[in-house]
Amino acid sequence: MVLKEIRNQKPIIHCMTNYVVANFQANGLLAVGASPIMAEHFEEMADVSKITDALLLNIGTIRDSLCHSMIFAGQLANSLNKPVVLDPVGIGVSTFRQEFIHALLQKVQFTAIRCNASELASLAQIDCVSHGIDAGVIDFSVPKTAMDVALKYNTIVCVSGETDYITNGYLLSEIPGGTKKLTEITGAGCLLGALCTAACASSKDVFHSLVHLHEEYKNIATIAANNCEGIGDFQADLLNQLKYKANEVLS
Ligand SMILES: Nc1ncnc2c1ncn2[C@@H]1O[C@H](COP(=O)(O)OP(=O)(O)O)[C@@H](O)[C@H]1O
Ligand SMILES: Cc1ncsc1CCOP(=O)(O)O
Repeated sequence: MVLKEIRNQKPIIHCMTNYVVANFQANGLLAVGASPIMAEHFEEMADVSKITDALLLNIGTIRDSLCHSMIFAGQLANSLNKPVVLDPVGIGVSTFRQEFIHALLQKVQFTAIRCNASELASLAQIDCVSHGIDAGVIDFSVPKTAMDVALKYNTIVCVSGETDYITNGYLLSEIPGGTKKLTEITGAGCLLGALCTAACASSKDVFHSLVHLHEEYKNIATIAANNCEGIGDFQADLLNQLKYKANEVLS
């Protein structure tokens, strides 16, 4: 059970992330027993990498100073054999993001890449219309493309949507279900990326942990959606349900 593993391990998660979702990610990580630390300055990367168990690189509000720190932090984590997760938020919206992500993929080995289907298309250099940073119309095979990208970068690719796909290029899991309410709040995908990072830090069988995490997340979100009318309540109850679930597996 992935949440139990996270609870037991209590990993310290270094999040280099966007300012829209940082608070939500920190609360979501705390809810499952992980310890978040948000740190960005280049000069502190060496110290932070020593005390953390895994690193999340989320480019949602990327800027110059963060680019340099992310590459350095990723390389430090690689040299210390600590998992690194990439969330290429909105990669398709600008040439700058595309070039940065492709440079990052040359310089850092990722344990997992978490993205939506439009971001997957951009990673695979397939033409696809996104809707801002959200997934747009998808007219390519998501599972096949995810498998190709996983093989190309020797990583696990987790693609979220109405159906989630998790693949290491050889194994493929499909996870249907969940609730559309997840698309009505900001940060649902980014929080999932932070939880993926905690799962990578907490398990030896990373592939299956990521599959279970995606199943749990859809289940928890469905419970929260059934409890609430409004999206403000839904966002709060998603955190409640994460904590209930993580505690339930302890008892
Ligand atoms: N149409 C949908 N129905 C049910 N769940 C969805 C739907 N679209 C996305 N999700 C879920 O919402 C969460 C965030 O995914 P998504 O919206 O694709 O991420 P992002 O915020 O990166 O675009 C995932 O758990 C995913 O399974
Ligand atoms: C709105 C926005 N703009 C840049 S990052 C961000 C948050 C995106 O979070 P998510 O993709 O998880 O909804």
